[in-house]
Amino acid sequence: MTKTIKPHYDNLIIGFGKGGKTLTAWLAKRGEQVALVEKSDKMYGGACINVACIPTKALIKKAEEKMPYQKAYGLKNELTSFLRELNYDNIEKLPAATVITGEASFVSPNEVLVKMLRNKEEKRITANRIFINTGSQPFVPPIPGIDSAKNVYTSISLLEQSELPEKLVIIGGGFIGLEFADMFAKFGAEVTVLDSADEFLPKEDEDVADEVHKVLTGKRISIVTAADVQRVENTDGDQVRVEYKDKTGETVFLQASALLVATGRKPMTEELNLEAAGIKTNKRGYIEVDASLKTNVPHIWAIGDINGGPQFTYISLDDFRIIRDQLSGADYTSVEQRNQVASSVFITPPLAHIGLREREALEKGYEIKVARLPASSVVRARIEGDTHGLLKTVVDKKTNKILGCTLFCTGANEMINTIQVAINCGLDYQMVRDTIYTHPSMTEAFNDLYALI
Ligand SMILES: Cc1cc2nc3c(=O)[nH]c(=O)nc-3n(C[C@H](O)[C@H](O)[C@H](O)COP(=O)(O)OP(=O)(O)OC[C@H]3O[C@@H](n4cnc5c(N)ncnc54)[C@H](O)[C@@H]3O)c2cc1C
Ligand SMILES: NC(=O)c1ccc[n+]([C@@H]2O[C@H](COP(=O)([O-])OP(=O)(O)OC[C@H]3O[C@@H](n4cnc5c(N)ncnc54)[C@H](O)[C@@H]3O)[C@@H](O)[C@H]2O)c1
Repeated sequence: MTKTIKPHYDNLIIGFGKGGKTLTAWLAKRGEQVALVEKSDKMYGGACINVACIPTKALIKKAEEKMPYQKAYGLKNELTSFLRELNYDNIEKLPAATVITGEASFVSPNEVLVKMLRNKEEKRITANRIFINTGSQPFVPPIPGIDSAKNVYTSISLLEQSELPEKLVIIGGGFIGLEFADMFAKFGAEVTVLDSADEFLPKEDEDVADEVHKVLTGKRISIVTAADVQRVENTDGDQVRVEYKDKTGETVFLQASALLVATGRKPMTEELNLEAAGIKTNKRGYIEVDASLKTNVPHIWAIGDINGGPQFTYISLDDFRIIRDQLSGADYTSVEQRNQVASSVFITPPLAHIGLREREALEKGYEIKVARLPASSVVRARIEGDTHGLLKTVVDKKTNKILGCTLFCTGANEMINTIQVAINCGLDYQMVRDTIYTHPSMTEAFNDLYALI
């Protein structure tokens, strides 16, 4: 049974994202009254669970197991439904917390109007503290025809398709573009990635980017850099035709059954009526916050993607920790205290990274030692049946501290967390080199990698 909605709460959280839901539970367990407003009944638990991290990684796993796409699609939906319900129940079962399903917009700095999803009724709610956790959404560049052509998708709408596209073109070769390219190629689609950047993976060192390029192009994925997409339209048979100019300025046409646009994200602020609360946004439209994640309005905070920080679920969770410590008088109260954070692109094998790359360390003037190890030299990689890739690390010559590490190998997304702990605890590289790891594991490759320093 849903709870009665009150006109006033101690805390109002707008958006069921990772940080917001964790904060809701924490506050409610302390006995504070909390309302959590979520506009969609398909989004309890936020983007990660419903349309982002979890469904994509579930599909990637099934693609690696060579499961047919339609079956994997069904299992993905079962998993997201299960998690959605669990997330709703985990909040709603707390006596001091209420989930309100409706769209929130500000009326004044302390008052929010909620348009209820079920009966379109409008409720006005005031609160002492307000936390905005409304996330981000796909950004679609203004390419002629892109809004009107059929079979053009974002990551969200492509995940709703039960049929595998035979031929897929992807605009954007970042996190989403590469994860979807690799996943759909594993399911059997023919994939082309068009990216506007001059280089493939421009942030990575050349040796790493080359290795990733070699592995991806080895699986029916074509990668085009410096692609200037001009137009998108349909053929008579509803195929998508993409026109782009290549590096040399020559016009090229591609035809596909589906087009995915994966060119970054934009903030989910349109419906919030931020002006009514006097909340400032930055040039990119994200809510401006200080190091304690407070907006310019003293009782309003912004958590997760919406505050313009790195767009990862674990950052949204860490935003929660920063606010939790402010409210409880504990120590971790500022993003400036945040340790180094790793990231992982979930292609096969995964590409994980933390800290400085070789080029970045040199640009910053460090004297460095660099070690590289082919993944094929790790016995666990042979057991896993995936010997592609390489492991690379950068160490400060003067201090013996690890400056950075890039792992492109099976298990990289787990292994990078060990290096994260080593860096954040200030361990010398010799400690990582000489630790006794379980055998046979991918992590024991660090014995060999750091022995090369
Ligand atoms: C395809 C894809 C894959 C990804 N994979 C990963 C990954 O593997 N690992 C990782 O760490 N990150 C990943 N990310 C990024 C990650 O999903 C986001 O950084 C994270 O979900 C952001 O969470 P959040 O807390 O900001 O809010 P969100 O989870 O985005 O939640 C915001 C919620 O607010 C609701 N809302 C919006 N406006 C209103 C309103 N006016 N009123 C009421 N409710 C509102 C929305 O419906 C939504 O449910 C991925 C993203 C995408 C798109
Ligand atoms: N594994 C993960 O943790 C994970 C997975 C998916 C998404 N995410 C998060 O979501 C965010 C958004 O992902 P994304 O892939 O949309 O953004 P992104 O910023 O990672 O990549 C966007 C890519 O699109 C290209 N691009 C932009 N405009 C273009 C155009 N007009 N034509 C061709 N190429 C163009 C850019 O050069 C870039 O390579 C990521 O930055 C990340 O924070 C994380």
